[in-house]
Formats: sequence, structure tokens, C-alpha cells
Amino acid sequence: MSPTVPSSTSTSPRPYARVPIELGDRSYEIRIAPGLLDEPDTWAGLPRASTALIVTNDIVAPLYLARLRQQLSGVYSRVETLVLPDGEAQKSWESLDRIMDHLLAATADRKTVLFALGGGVIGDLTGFAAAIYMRGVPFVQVPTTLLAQVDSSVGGKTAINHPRGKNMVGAFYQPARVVADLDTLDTLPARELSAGLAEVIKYGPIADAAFLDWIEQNLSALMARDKQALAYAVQRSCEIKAWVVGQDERESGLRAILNFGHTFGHAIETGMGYGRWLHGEAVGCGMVLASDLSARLGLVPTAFVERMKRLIRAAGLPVVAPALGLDRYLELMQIDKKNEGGDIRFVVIEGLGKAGVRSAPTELIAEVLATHCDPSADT
Ligand SMILES: NC(=O)c1ccc[n+]([C@@H]2O[C@H](COP(=O)([O-])OP(=O)(O)OC[C@H]3O[C@@H](n4cnc5c(N)ncnc54)[C@H](O)[C@@H]3O)[C@@H](O)[C@H]2O)c1
Ligand SMILES: O=C(O)C(=O)C[C@@H](O)[C@H](O)[C@H](O)COP(=O)(O)O
Ligand SMILES: [Zn+2]
Repeated sequence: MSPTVPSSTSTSPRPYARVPIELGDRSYEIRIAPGLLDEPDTWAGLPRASTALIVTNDIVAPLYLARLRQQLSGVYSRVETLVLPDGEAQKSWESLDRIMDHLLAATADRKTVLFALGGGVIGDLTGFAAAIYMRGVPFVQVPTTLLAQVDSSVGGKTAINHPRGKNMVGAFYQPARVVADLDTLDTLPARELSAGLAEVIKYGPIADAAFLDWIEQNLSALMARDKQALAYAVQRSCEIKAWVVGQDERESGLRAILNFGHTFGHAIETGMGYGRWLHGEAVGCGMVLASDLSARLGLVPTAFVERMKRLIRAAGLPVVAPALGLDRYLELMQIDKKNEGGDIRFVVIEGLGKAGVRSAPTELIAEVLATHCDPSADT
């Protein structure tokens, strides 16, 4: 299901990488470089408007809000800001309502541009707000976590969570630009860096075997925040995601490969209560389980499962799943968006760099969970 992604020009990125995402009149550019926040050119050529609204949170605001605000003041006559509390729980109707309220109280017109300054939580929430305010206003992603730079800011999936499932209410709505300033990763906590590495690792087995080799060889440099290594990881991840989304924007087929590890992962996040496991942690662990399922379906050798487990553990991510019980896992996975006709469907690896989507017999799912869940762990 995943034919060859065009290879990157080199493993040493240009200082200013620009990855295009081709979607006709919704095409845009992902800009990747250190120092982008403070460069006036970064903010030139965006949709014209009188008002901009920066949405961020109380962790990111003290770090980066003033700098973004200063740059945008040179472009928009009015720059509004909304600082939300931190955390996955903010992907909610209440936060969406706060954004709507802020926009309406400020009499923001339908040209107003929203800026999502933060990680995937702020990006998903602000993107959804942009999709629905006055039936749609432009927005710009300014991702400040590794996870957001390599994944959530790109491709236009926007959403809030429902107590029964992740991202259950949302829209496909593309940003006008993505600005990934690599210097913002300097302040990221180590646990969040690891969470971002989970989505970086994902791109190898689903689409690019050589990238998986590269990640293994450069994991120490990535964890030590070597800028060159991070720049290449962000650039290559974005190239792969842009290539997938460019062919299947609304996930009618190919795009589902980006969900590797997510059927189990989303079940863990929802089952544990949003925020206890980070998204990247749940996806990392979910990839171990989905790799094992691929092996049990006879698609990859068991050595591949060991390889994935080694890499995910070395990236500082959990490889043992919470023991929620088979019935609870099945209940949680029953509302996964990939499901069809009542069948739970998983992204499986069909060979290095090649993924597909399949259902699996309940006995195999039970075997996978029995192998990788820890009944003694606190759930
Ligand atoms: N739309 C998509 O395609 C897509 C893809 C992957 C994940 N997601 C979603 O993204 C979310 C996870 O995103 P995330 O991992 O970025 O989590 P997050 O947005 O919660 O950010 C992680 C933490 O880092 C903090 N933070 C952000 N930038 C910082 C910085 N530069 N320095 C210090 N702290 C910083 C945040 O305040 C937060 O505490 C989940 O809701 C997930 O479902 C969406
Ligand atoms: O962009 C995509 O497509 C993805 O699946 C990327 C995932 O990493 C991301 O977590 C996404 O939000 C999951 O989408 P969902 O449709 O399963 O909610
Ligand atoms: Zn994800």
C-alpha cells in the first residue's frame, strides 16, 4: 500500500528547508529552520487581514508569545492573544467555545488569521476553530514540539476529543503555512522529545526503510538535540507526510498508513484518561503491539518486532502496555475511525517501508495483548 516515497536530496538539510505540500488551491509550504520565529520573511506573504489571533497555552506563552506577537504586529494592525491552560484535556468543546467567544467579543471578521503557537494540542484545537469560525478563516501552524513539527502541524487533521474516543469531532482543514522553528525544541522537556520521536520512528517502517536505518544510527544525536540531526528528522518526516497527504488528503486509502500504532495507541490514551499517557508514548507502545500483530499475521519476521521494540525503548518510550483487559481494549478500539462494517482495522507492516490496513481475528489481538500488557502495572 505504500509505494516508494521520493528520497530526500541529502541527509544534511539545507539551513532553510521548505517542504511543499501539493493540494491544488490548498497547497502550502512547511518551513523548517532554526531562528524562523524572529525573521520578518517568515511572516510575509500570508493571507491579508486586519486581525490576527494567536492561540497558545500557559507553558508556551512565556517562552515564545512576545516574539511572535512582535513579528505579527508588523503585518496585522491588530494582534489578539488567547492563552489557554496546558494539556490534552484542552482538546474540548469548552476550549473551542473560549476561542469562538474571544473572536466574537473582539468582532473578528471572516478574514481574521489564527496562529496556533504550541504543540499538537494547540494545533489541533486552533485548526478546528479556524475551520468553523464564520464557516472558515485562514490559520497558520507554528509548532513548538517535535511531535507537532514532524506530524500534527502538517496535513490538516484538526479535532477535539470525546470522552469515548480521540479526535472524534473535527474537520480536514489545511493551514496556510507551517513554520517549524527548530530552536523552540531547545526548551522541550525530555519526555516530550521522546514522545515526538515516536512519530518520527513511525515513518520508517510505513514508508522508508532507509529512514528507519538512519533513525537507529542517529538516535543518540537526536536525543542529545543535535540540531543537524533534528533538522533532518523533521525535514524527512515532513517530506513523507506531505507525499502521503498529497495523494490522499481525506484518508480514503493510503493516508491510513500514518495511523500505524494508533489503533492500540488511541485505546491506551482514552482508556487511561487523556493526559496520563502522552500521545507519542501511546503510539510508541502501540507500534510494538501493531508490529507483533503484523508478525502474527505472517507479514514480517519476529526479528522485526524485536527491532522495533529495541528502538522504541531506546527512544525513552514505554514498550509495555497497560492491562486494561481484552474486553475494554476491544470496546475502545470499536470506535476507531478506520473501522468498517464493525471490523476493527489495524495498520500493519507488510515489509520494511510498506504498510497496509487489515482486520485481525480476536484470538490474535488477545495474544498480542497478553504478550505486551503488564497486569502488575498501575492502570
Ligand atoms: N493532527 C494530526 O495529524 C496529529 C498528529 C499527531 C498528533 N496529534 C495530536 O497532537 C497532540 C499531541 O501533541 P504534542 O505531543 O505536541 O503535545 P502538547 O501539545 O500537549 O505539547 C506537549 C507539552 O509540551 C509543552 N510545550 C510545547 N512547546 C514547548 C516548548 N517549545 N518548550 C517547552 N514546552 C513546550 C506543551 O505545553 C505541553 O505541556 C495529541 O492531541 C495528538 O492527538 C495530531
Ligand atoms: O495525519 C494523519 O493522518 C495521522 O493519522 C497522524 C497521526 O499521527 C495523528 O495522531 C492523527 O491525529 C490521528 O488521526 P485519527 O484520524 O486517527 O484521529
Ligand atoms: Zn499520532
